[in-house]
Amino acid sequence: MGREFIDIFEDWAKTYDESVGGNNLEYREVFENYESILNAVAENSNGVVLEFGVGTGNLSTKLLQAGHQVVGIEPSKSMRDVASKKLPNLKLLEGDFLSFPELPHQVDTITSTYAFHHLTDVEKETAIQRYFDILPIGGKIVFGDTMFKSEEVKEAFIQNAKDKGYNNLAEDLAREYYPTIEFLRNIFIKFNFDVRFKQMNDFVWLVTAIKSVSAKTN
Ligand SMILES: C[S@@+](CC[C@H](N)C(=O)[O-])C[C@H]1O[C@@H](n2cnc3c(N)ncnc32)[C@H](O)[C@@H]1O
Repeated sequence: MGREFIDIFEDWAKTYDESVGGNNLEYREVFENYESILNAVAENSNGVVLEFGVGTGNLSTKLLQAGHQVVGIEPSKSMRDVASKKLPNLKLLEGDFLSFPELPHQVDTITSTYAFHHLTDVEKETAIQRYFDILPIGGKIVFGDTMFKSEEVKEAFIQNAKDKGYNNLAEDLAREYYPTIEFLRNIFIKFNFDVRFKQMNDFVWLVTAIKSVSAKTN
């Protein structure tokens, strides 16, 4: 679920790596420190990793280089094709944040970069509840994604993009479901995760959430 933006990625797959490299002016600040963001997610991951929204496989590459066993989930066929070509040994499955095949192993960490905002707020909460059920106590969720300090700050970023003539970025920020930090914090607290946020650039924050030892058993 949350697949309403897949067509964008079917088209973007072939040039996506050029965009993250900074050649797309509108998205340059969104992808600033891209490598550091992926590295931070990989460094904060433990054990067997489940990665959502693999895209062209750039985070998967870092996770595999760090020695993790990785199961990747990606709904876009074009993106899966690019990632599989880059990483022929990656276990890569068709699916999304909420609907994915049964996992072959216990998962220790659930990761994602630049993708969780494709879920509506209701879907985000459903996903975190599901991940609570999947993870062992001490298991982690490590996300890097765009989010904002408040709705007012988000509106200011949209206006700023419009003022610069960055219409694609402005439309993207208004169309997709970029959350506030407070909203995400409350979901993680509701499901007994200890959660930390670290700013990585003007748009992207690193979210590290650890399933608490005092977790609910549901
Ligand atoms: C901006 S790309 C990020 C790719 C990669 N994670 C990265 O950091 O470069 C977003 C990815 O999320 C995928 N995606 C979109 N909706 C999704 C959903 N509901 N569940 C999982 N992945 C989704 C897209 O197909 C795309 O590959």
